Amino acid sequence: MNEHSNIQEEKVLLVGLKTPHINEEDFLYRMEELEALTKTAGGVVVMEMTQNRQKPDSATYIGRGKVEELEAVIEEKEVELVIFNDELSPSQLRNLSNQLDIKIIDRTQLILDIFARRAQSREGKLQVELAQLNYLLPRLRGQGLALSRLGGGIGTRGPGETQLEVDQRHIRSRMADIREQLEQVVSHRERYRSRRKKNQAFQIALVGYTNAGKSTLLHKLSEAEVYMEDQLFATLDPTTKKIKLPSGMEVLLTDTVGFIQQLPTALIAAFRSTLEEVKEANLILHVVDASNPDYTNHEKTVYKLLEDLDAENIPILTVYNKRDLLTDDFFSYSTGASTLISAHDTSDLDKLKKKVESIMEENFSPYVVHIEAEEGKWLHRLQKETIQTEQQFDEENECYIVRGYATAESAIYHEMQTRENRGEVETDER
Ligand SMILES: Nc1nc2c(ncn2[C@@H]2O[C@H](COP(=O)(O)OP(=O)(O)OP(=O)(O)O)[C@@H](O)[C@H]2O)c(=O)[nH]1
Ligand SMILES: [Mg+2]
Repeated sequence: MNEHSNIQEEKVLLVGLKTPHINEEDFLYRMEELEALTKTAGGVVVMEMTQNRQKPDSATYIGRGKVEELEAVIEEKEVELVIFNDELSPSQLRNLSNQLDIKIIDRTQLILDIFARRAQSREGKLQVELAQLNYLLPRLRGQGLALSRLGGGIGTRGPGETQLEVDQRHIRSRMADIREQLEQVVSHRERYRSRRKKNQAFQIALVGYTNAGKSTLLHKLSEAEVYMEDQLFATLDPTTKKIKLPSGMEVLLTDTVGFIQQLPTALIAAFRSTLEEVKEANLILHVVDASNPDYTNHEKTVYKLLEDLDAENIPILTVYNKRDLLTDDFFSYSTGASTLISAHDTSDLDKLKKKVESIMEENFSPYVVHIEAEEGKWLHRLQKETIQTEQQFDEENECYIVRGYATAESAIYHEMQTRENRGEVETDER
């Protein structure tokens, strides 16, 4: 699926405002990120303009003089779209649009637009539309941003296309409608989730900054079809696949939407529900693009969001990815378990699976089970539902002796305990 082929290659000018409360390094980083986001949306950045100011101008965000300078540059460079590296107030957006007579969007709208293109599930689509309408509602008034201007190109996709003449009342009723549908989708997902929980499958969640390589890893580890591209936000909806670890144990691996700094608040709320999956995980794989110069910032952003989700107590393995792109030696500052891999390297993927299993083992309890030769089904289940480390056939007693590790939370562990009472199993809490 390629939704980008039909995007116009608009010439974009990026505008950033540097105020004293943000340091130089962070500011440059945000501008770089805005550039990456713009490319993701299909735009071509022809120029960047920045202004130093005590605080944003309440009417035009940048100073009046700068607006005039902008006007000249737009003409000279034949700019088709201006993107501001911040969220503009409705009146700032209106004033700037009137004065510059060109399409203007802000960082929030750019991200919303990318999300709209990427959303694939019904829930993802509904959530993005809700966030878009929420953004649009206070910006409808006046000539500045008539819905009819949302014709094509960046910042214009989604609900605007089909609702050219909608008024606020129409939008509000659509929002109520979406909320109702979302409730249904969410309750459906919760039923599905509780069913999965009942099955007691071990769940691993891939989390990380956008473009870190989560979907690639899910794909490579499960050899299944997942949508991915070298662009930001390739995934908006969690996708779960079953994967087999070296011991033969089967676990569920879930992909999640990539994190980003300064995610618009409206979107944090909207996407929280998809990230809620992370809370259900028994293990988190935090994927980091080790080749990105800003990877430590990315790590921090992810940790902060995990904290917000109350997920910081789940065991984490930090997976430094894209080893193949590193030119220097790599040093990680991570204090917990970590591994350096390339998702494109098969032996690295094996290494990762082993590492995952070793971390699981640390949190599991060892067991020894004696199984009658005719109990093939039970044997098979131990293979798939635990980390089996040894299997011998005891000729004398005509039974199998199986050793391994199982999590105390699993159904199979409970069953073992029942059998332990009958003298067939020895489990041993560490
Ligand atoms: N060179 C190299 N590229 C990689 C590696 N892993 C992933 N990539 C590339 O990085 C890009 C982003 O990968 P994705 O798997 O889509 O990243 P993601 O973390 O799912 O991104 P979001 O869904 O936006 O959060 C793709 O072009 C991948 O081919 C790697 O180990 N080495
Ligand atoms: Mg992805």
